[in-house]
Amino acid sequence: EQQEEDTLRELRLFLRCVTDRLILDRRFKAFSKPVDKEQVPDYLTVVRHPMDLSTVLSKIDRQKYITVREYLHDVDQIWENALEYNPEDDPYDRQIRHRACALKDTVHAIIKDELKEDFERSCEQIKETR
Ligand SMILES: O=C(C1CCC1)N1C[C@@H]2C[C@H]3C[C@@H](O)[C@@H](O)[C@]2(C1)O3
Repeated sequence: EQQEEDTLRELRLFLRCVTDRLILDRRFKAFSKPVDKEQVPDYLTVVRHPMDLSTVLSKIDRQKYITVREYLHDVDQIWENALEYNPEDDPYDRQIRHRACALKDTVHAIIKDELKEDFERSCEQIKETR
């Protein structure tokens, strides 16, 4: 009913606010758009579930996330993919992995600091009833 739609609208506003801050952070530029499959032909053989911050924004607007947990599952996919595809002991891969770890720690710290437990519980409750 309307209260549920109000809750999900507030969830989308919160998730856009978090995602916009990640996209604005220069450290996370490499994560902001899908990896170009033409430039990196073996990417899809290594990374089974590609994800990036522009795709996350699109999913927010298409109302794909009912809970913060579902959102975090996609953002975690971004940095996990980067660690998996860029494992070499060379300066480029090491920089990507450092930034992937920063993305992980940043998004989890924002959620811990800014998400009220009761709000996530309300979202999880809505998810159960659907
Ligand atoms: O994994 C990534 C992105 C970094 C986080 C997502 N890429 C895979 C390619 C390997 C490496 C060098 C370039 O070939 C460039 O295309 C990529 C992009 O970086």
